[in-house]
Amino acid sequence: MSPKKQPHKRVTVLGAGSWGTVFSKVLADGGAEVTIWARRPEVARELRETHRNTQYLRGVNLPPTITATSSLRDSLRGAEQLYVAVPSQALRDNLRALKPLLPAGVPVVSLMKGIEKSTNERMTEVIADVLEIDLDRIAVASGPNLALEIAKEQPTAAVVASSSLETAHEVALAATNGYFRSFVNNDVIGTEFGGVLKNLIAVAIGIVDGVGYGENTKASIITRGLVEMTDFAVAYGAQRDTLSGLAGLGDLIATCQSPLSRNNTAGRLLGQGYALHEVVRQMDQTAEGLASVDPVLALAHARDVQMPIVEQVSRVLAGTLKPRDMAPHLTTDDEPTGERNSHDAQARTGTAFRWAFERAFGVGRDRGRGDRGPRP
Ligand SMILES: NC(=O)C1=CN([C@@H]2O[C@H](COP(=O)(O)OP(=O)(O)OC[C@H]3O[C@@H](n4cnc5c(N)ncnc54)[C@H](O)[C@@H]3O)[C@@H](O)[C@H]2O)C=CC1
Ligand SMILES: O=C(CO)COP(=O)(O)O
Repeated sequence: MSPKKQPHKRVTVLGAGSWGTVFSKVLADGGAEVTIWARRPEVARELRETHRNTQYLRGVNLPPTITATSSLRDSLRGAEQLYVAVPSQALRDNLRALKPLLPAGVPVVSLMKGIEKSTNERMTEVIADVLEIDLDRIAVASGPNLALEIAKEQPTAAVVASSSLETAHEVALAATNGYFRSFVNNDVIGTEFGGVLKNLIAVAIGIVDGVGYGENTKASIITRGLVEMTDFAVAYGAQRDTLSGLAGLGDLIATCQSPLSRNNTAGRLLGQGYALHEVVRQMDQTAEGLASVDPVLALAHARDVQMPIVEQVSRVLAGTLKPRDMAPHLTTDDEPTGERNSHDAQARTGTAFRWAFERAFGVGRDRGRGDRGPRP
């Protein structure tokens, strides 16, 4: 049964990069009237007048129900939901500017997959800090969501998490259409960390790809990477199942496999021998993983979580580990150790993958674990 649509919503999306723009299309194709706030007036003008965003989405025509402005005040007038897709390090300043303009009671949804470097906070924590709104009105949407595939309306799924399932349902209904299906859960920590951590594993994959290593190396890193992601997220209060759902394993697979991923691309350049500053210069888009490495490792050390792959990424970024030396170091111990899957998620990986697939296409989705469909 397809979920019942909400009455027509007026929503605002902050950020006119690739994800803000494509998510606006998802919402508009789900029936919402969308206003995008773009930092640059020329981007707002192009979106408004031609329904295109040529810098990020060449050749994509956007629905006419999307408009855009570079005035924060105008963008927020009458908003019933707010979605935020600016680079993570820019979130706090943008929230400070919009705080006095935000209509009361509006749910605020993070679409971002980074950690604030200065505080080590997740994006929903920054939102709660700055906006001082009820946690039940804050949500995060995450999953295997490569913007350029979704722009072409290739089917995919996501999960919307909020401490309030009411809020998660409200958002998931708006963010569902014929090619994009949103599920819900109440594990904000797991959903949010899934998106952050898979970026770091995707950088690792890019590095070994750039070196020229093959599928065994990459499969080892993906599999051990999922263990690191799960150990870390659980140490910070996540539910294990979330990491084997769309926001964990699902996004890990998409990002590690795709040349569209900016994190994967950044890693590949490092693996090919470019230094970090050269990679940053070459990338004209946000690769959140590069900024998340230090905060994630600081958080991992604080809770004694072992993250050998992320440690190696950090050393490659710092120039103290040669990319070609990366793959063999898949544990922190020199001695052979048991394959510690810690959370039996790996034993369930095949099952989890099948469930993610079934859920994405609406089959067998009420198994009562992990991501759930929005209430019909
Ligand atoms: N592109 C994708 O496939 C997906 C991206 N995300 C997440 O969405 C977030 C945004 O990423 P993208 O849109 O892909 O990045 P992007 O690099 O395509 O666009 C970033 C946008 O933010 C603007 N911007 C830069 N500095 C700013 C500032 N100080 N204040 C306000 N705006 C500023 C840029 O002008 C640009 O419009 C990231 O956290 C990313 O991890 C999540 C899922 C998918
Ligand atoms: O989060 C993403 C896909 O789900 C996008 O990944 P990149 O930021 O690496 O492009």
